[in-house]
Order: sequence, then C-alpha cells, then structure tokens
Amino acid sequence: MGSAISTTAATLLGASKTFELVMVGLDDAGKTSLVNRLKRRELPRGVLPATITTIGASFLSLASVLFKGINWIGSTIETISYGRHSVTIWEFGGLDKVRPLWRRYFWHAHAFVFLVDAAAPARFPEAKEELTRMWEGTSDTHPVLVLANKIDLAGAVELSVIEEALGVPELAKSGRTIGVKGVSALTGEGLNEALGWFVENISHQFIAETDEAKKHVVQAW
Ligand SMILES: Nc1nc2c(ncn2[C@@H]2O[C@H](COP(=O)(O)OP(=O)(O)OP(=O)(O)O)[C@@H](O)[C@H]2O)c(=O)[nH]1
Ligand SMILES: [Mg+2]
Repeated sequence: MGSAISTTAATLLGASKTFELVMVGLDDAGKTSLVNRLKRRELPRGVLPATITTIGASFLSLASVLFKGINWIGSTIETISYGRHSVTIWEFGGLDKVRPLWRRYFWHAHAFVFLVDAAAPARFPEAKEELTRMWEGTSDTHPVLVLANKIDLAGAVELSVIEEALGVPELAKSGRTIGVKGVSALTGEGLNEALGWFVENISHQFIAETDEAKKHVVQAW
C-alpha cells in the first residue's frame, strides 16, 4: 500500500496543493470528535475531549499532520512525499437547521466525507436522505467516503448493513467513486484506512485534472 501511495504521489503535480475535504453528517455522528482525533495526536485511545453541538462550521488545517508524518498514521503514510501539500477539512454542524449551510461550501471540496453513527440504526433513513441530497447536489467528479463512526460500540451495525441502509449500492451505479469504511473517533480505529482511501482517490482526481490540463496545452500548441 505504501508503495502504491508513493507512486501516486510521485505522479502528482510538483506545485504545492491544498486538498479540501468537506465533512458532513447528521448531528451527533461524531464529526467534531473525528476532527479532534485527527488534530490531537497525543490523545490516548479511548479518550475524546467533550464536544458541544457544532453550530455552523469548524475548520482544521491538517497541513502538518498528514504530510509531515504522524505516529498514529503509521509508517505507510509517513513515506508519502507530499511535503508541500496540505489537507483542509471543512466540518459542519449536523443539526437540521444548519444543514442548508453545507451546500454553500460544497464547491470548495475535492472530496466529501459523510459521517454516520454506526450505532444509531434508527437514524439511518435520515442519514440516507442527507447523503442522497449531498450526492445529488455535488459534482460527480468528486469522490465520497461514507464513514461509519463509533464502531467501538457494542451496538455498532455491520458495515454491509449500513451500506445497504444508506443506499450506497444504488449511488455507486452512476460510476462516481464512493466508498464505505468503519472508524472510531474514540479509538482511532480505521482512520489510517480512511485517510489512505482519500489519498488514493483524491490523487486520482488531481492526476485526471493534470491530464486534462495537459490536453489543453497540447491542443493549443
Ligand atoms: N463511543 C464513541 N463515541 C463517540 C465517537 N465519536 C464521537 N462520539 C461521541 O458522540 C457524541 C457526539 O460527538 P460530536 O463529535 O459532538 O458529534 P458531531 O457530529 O460533531 O455533532 P454536531 O456538532 O451536533 O453535528 C459525543 O458524545 C462524542 O463523545 C466514537 O467513535 N465512539
Ligand atoms: Mg460537531
């Protein structure tokens, strides 16, 4: 995996780039907690700072986190030679009243994260509705990763069930990139894989953009 990522990285543009992820999901899914886990490397497993409902949006620049090496990511990702690039996560409150705000920021994103509480099956239909809304309101060139959070809880539902409940197989039929992964903001489990997925998929997008740009240069020549 490390070499695959390095290869992808090696094909990226030389200029420094900011990767922008927009993270949305219902209230209480754990978005702020996930950002805290990413931001605060020193947090021991099983410890999360208390959060209050996010009103509006909060932002975290992961520039120094992702690309300068970080111990919980492990050696695979530390080998990425992306030194000059940065990742910005745009994280939004999930209460229904602030959900219309999400749309205003969609244009910023290179990719989307949709966070769902894996241990709250009663809210899967509502989550499906919001995921579908986001899917339909965003460009099909942008990958979407559904993250099922709180997999540390005994009541966490299996990933395949969540995938079905959120209608992912139907969405995937369009050919747009969509993935589903399990994570725990509490323990950090699954985050390595989730970040790996983004590095792979966003990189492909940049490669595509680079190829597109090259085509125009060639045509104009
Ligand atoms: N067990 C467990 N609890 C979690 C996890 N992630 C978040 N929580 C808890 O879930 C609750 C909601 O977390 P938040 O991070 O505030 O959720 P949010 O998605 O930001 O919610 P809004 O700001 O209302 O949209 C908090 O009590 C967290 O401690 C997790 O991975 N495992
Ligand atoms: Mg929040």
